[in-house]
Formats: sequence, structure tokens, C-alpha cells
Amino acid sequence: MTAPQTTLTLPAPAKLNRMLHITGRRADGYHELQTLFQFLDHGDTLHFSLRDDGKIHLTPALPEVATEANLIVRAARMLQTDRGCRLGADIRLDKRLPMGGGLGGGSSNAATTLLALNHLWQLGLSQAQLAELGLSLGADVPVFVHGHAAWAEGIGERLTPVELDTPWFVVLHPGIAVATASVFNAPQLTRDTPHISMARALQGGAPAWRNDCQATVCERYPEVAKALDWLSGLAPTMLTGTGACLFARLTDERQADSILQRVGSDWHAFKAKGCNLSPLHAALGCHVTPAKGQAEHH
Ligand SMILES: C[C@](O)(CO)[C@H](O)COP(=O)(O)OP(=O)(O)OC[C@H]1O[C@@H](n2ccc(N)nc2=O)[C@H](O)[C@@H]1O
Ligand SMILES: Nc1ncnc2c1ncn2[C@@H]1O[C@H](COP(=O)(O)OP(=O)(O)OP(=O)(O)O)[C@@H](O)[C@H]1O
Repeated sequence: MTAPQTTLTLPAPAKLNRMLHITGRRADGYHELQTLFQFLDHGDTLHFSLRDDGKIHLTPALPEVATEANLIVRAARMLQTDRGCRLGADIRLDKRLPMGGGLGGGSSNAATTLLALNHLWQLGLSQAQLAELGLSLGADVPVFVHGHAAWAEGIGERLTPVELDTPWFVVLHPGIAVATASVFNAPQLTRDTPHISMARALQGGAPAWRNDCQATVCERYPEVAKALDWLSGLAPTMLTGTGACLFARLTDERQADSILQRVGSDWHAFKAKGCNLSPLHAALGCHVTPAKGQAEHH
């Protein structure tokens, strides 16, 4: 018999919204989206060690986030409460993803925490149960829990797995954070794009895709507009989520390297490859099948 596992190191990858339409606004203020999510082979790393005293101890603290508000701590506490679990964990976060970047870093950290602690604490929750718990932490948590590129509807929780092209990207961070809520509250935001079918969205492919938040974000944040202007001159470029990050779709890795060499010192950029299987699930050795509820969309 093997001893139960007490430590685990796992990635928390970034996501891109390869396209994003806003189709309406719900009574609770949240917006209805149609979006294509894909993961990147670039992100944060989390290290977990089991504690038997119930404490959740996260290091290092993030400069702008109180520890109790950190989505990692909130995800851990939510699991403890939901399952009446008396175990705890020491968690170390190697943060690489910019915050407020539209790369879903916070949601990804939460999803990695849910999967890791479900495993270390031997709770036996299904991916569908973890995704449901995680949704209250952030609209992007479910896709990170399920771990497959997806067509998403609702506020991002109704997921259908898809296979997208997997190009190299350069992701450019214009050096500012965009507050998601400020974009969704902007009066001029396009929020009446007609619903389209998933088949139609996929048919056009990348050249046809757009992000309904892009015009509003560029109006409100001139730094994003400037970075978009520059990167668009080199390759087809789009905003991810509500920004601030932009991503350029490239023909190969060499083009990525040549763009990276030209990025000025005001901006931060990295190259990454699109992945349809999340690096988290690849690391866990998960065989991702459309989980119950994941393939059910309306
Ligand atoms: C735009 C996306 O990045 C697309 O992937 C995500 O839907 C945003 O997800 P997120 O950052 O996890 O957002 P949340 O933390 O859930 O929401 C932040 C705020 O943005 C607004 N919000 C968010 C998502 C959504 N579908 N409609 C909204 O109106 C709400 O005012 C909410 O209070
Ligand atoms: N572990 C965490 N990592 C990052 N942000 C966190 C974390 N915990 C709480 N937050 C808070 O969540 C906010 C959003 O962070 P996140 O990195 O997910 O932004 P984002 O990339 O814009 O996400 P999205 O694409 O989902 O809008 C941060 O500004 C921060 O205040």
C-alpha cells in the first residue's frame, strides 16, 4: 500500500478569450457572453503541502490582495466548509501572470487550488462539483476546473469542449491593470451582439473573431490603444477578456521571438503556445472527458 500523498506542485495556466461577444445583461448585472476559451502553456505555479491542523497558510502575500481575499485562500476555505474537512495546507504561489490582465490568473489559481486540495484531502468531489463551487469565486473558474478549450455561454459557466488551432502567441501587457467591473459598467459597451451558434463561431476561424470589450477598453485606457496599435502592425492582435493584455497570433515561434526582441521597456511581453488541454490537467494526468453538465448547453 502506498502512503497518501502529502505534497503537490501544479501549474495555474493563463487563458485567452480567442473571441468574446456580449449578448445581454442579466437582472443581477452580470453580462451574458459567448466566448472561446483556450489555455496557454504559461502561468503561475502553486506548491501545496498537507497540514493536519486545518490552517491555510499562503506565501508570499500578493501586494494588492489581502490574504483572506486571495482567491487561493477563499477556494481552500470553501472546500473545507463544504466538506466539513479538518485538514489544512501550506500553499506557496509563484506568481508570473499579471493581475487584472484578462488572463484569468486569479480564477486559474482558484481552480488549481480546488483540484489540488480535493486530491490531497481525498475529498472525492467530481469536476462538475468543483466547477459549481468555484463559479462563485469567479466567472472563469469552471473552464479552468474542466481543463479543456471551450465554447462558453452564460457568464462563462456553460461549457462545450472544442478543438481550436494552437498557434504561438505573443502576449503583451501594456503596464496597467484594467478593472473588469469598470468595463462591464461602461455605458458605451456593446452588449447586444446577436447570439450565434457554436458552429458558426468556429466556422469563421481566427480571422473572423473579435472581442466586444476591445473598443471600450481602448477608449478608457489609452495605453491599451497604443499597445494594440503597435502590435497590430506586426501580427493580427486582439484583447483578451476585459484586458489589459493583448495577444498576437503568429505563424511560428520564430516570429514570436522576433516580436519579443522589439518590445520596448515600458511593456512586458511573453510568448506562449495555445493548448486545448490545460497544462494543469496534463500535469494531473487527467483524461478530460466532457464532464456531465459541461457538454450541456442551451
Ligand atoms: C470577461 C472575462 O474575462 C471573460 O473570460 C470573465 O468573464 C471575467 O471573469 P472574472 O474576472 O472572473 O470576473 P468576476 O470576478 O466574476 O466579475 C468581476 C465583475 O465583472 C462584471 N462581470 C463579470 C463577468 C460577466 N460575465 N459579467 C459581468 O458583468 C461584474 O460586475 C463583476 O462584479
Ligand atoms: N490569487 C490571485 N491571483 C490574482 N488575483 C487575485 C488573486 N486573488 C485575488 N485576486 C484579485 O482578483 C483580481 C483579478 O485578478 P485576475 O488575475 O484573475 O485578473 P484578470 O486576469 O483580469 O481576470 P479575468 O480575465 O478573469 O478578468 C485581481 O485584481 C486581485 O484583486
